[in-house]
Order: sequence, then C-alpha cells, then structure tokens
Amino acid sequence: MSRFEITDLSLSGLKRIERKNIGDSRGFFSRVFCAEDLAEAGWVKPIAQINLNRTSRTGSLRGMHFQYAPHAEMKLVNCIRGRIFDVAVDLRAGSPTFLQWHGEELSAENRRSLLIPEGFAHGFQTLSDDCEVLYMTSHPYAPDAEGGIGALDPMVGITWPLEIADISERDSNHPALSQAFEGIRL
Ligand SMILES: Cc1cn([C@H]2C[C@H](O)[C@@H](COP(=O)(O)OP(=O)(O)O[C@H]3O[C@@H](C)C(=O)[C@@H](O)[C@H]3O)O2)c(=O)[nH]c1=O
Repeated sequence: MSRFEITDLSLSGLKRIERKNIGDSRGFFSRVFCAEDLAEAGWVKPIAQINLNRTSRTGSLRGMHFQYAPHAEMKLVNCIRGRIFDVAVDLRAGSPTFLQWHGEELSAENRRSLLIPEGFAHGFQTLSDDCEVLYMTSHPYAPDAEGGIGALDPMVGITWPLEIADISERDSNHPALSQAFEGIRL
C-alpha cells in the first residue's frame, strides 16, 4: 500500500504528493520520502541532498532556481512548518507546456508536497511567518550550473498571492527571459 496519494498536475511530470498519516493517541506517523513508492511518481535516482531552509517573514520569496544539465535535479519540496505558495515553471526545450507555471499551497497541515522534475525552475513565497521547507534533491548542489529566472518575469507571469516582502539580492537580479529563449536541454 502506497503511503502517498500521487496526482498528475497540468505540466507533464509535475506531481502533487500527499502524505497519508497513520494516526494514534500519540499523534501520527508519515513517510516524507519512500524510494519504492515514489518511483511510481518518477523519482528513480538516489537522493543527493536533503536541505532545510527557514524563512522568517510572511511574503518572502525564494527562487526561481534550477540547474543546467548535466546537473539538472529533481526536487521533492515539503513545507514542515508554516504555509507556502510553491511554484514550478516548465523550462524544458520543446515541452508542450514550455514556460507554463503551476503553483499550490503546501503546509504541514495539508501534508502536500510537489515533486518537481528536472528542467523546471522552482521557487516559493511564504504565506506565514517562520516557514520551514525541507526538500530532497536528486543531484548535488552545483553553484556553477545554477540558473535563475525572475519571480516576476513577464514571459512567465506568475501570480503571487502576496506582495514580495523580502527577497535575496541574487533573486531580484536574475536576467529577464527574452523571446529568443528556447528553454533548457536535459
Ligand atoms: C541550495 C544550496 C545553497 N547553499 C548555500 C549557497 C548560499 O551561500 C546559501 C543560500 O543559498 P540560496 O540563497 O541559493 O538558498 P535558497 O534561496 O534557499 O535556495 C533554494 O531555493 C529554492 C527555491 C530551491 O529551489 C532550492 O533548490 C534552492 O535553490 O546556501 C549550499 O551551500 N548548498 C545548497 O545546496
């Protein structure tokens, strides 16, 4: 029996993963990652890193980040404290959903995660103070292979739920996409 409810989203390969809790008088147990169950959702490589970030202020934004091949990575993004609006953008060259985005709320309470394939940019905005995001990646961090697109890039047009209250200098200076951008090849 799978410990997850796996739902295909509008961009191919992007999945919503809902953790099933096993509750008792003490609380609950749930799996955050399970290689056997998540292979069905497309996660077939070993986990390279498990990262945790904490964001203090509501409305703060991290992203949109990706890594170029051969360092492209899949991510399983989980919010374990607070609430976030999590967004994935399809940057895959030739994809029928190229430059389309999908966003949804992730929280400890709704037990939802996003499984984001290689070739997507990822980012999120916090919907509450003191958010903690725990995410697994299928490839090690490779700063020289990192790419970024602006959270407000008009070529993508993400609708963020809140005004941006805080953002890193790097994330506010990603180069704007041009009409000539054909996407990234994996
Ligand atoms: C992601 C990462 C960062 N770092 C360092 C670089 C820098 O000094 C510091 C903070 O890095 P950043 O500002 O890139 O952290 P952050 O903005 O939290 O980056 C994350 O954002 C979300 C949206 C993602 O999708 C992740 O893949 C990752 O890119 O941590 C590592 O040492 N290892 C890592 O794996």
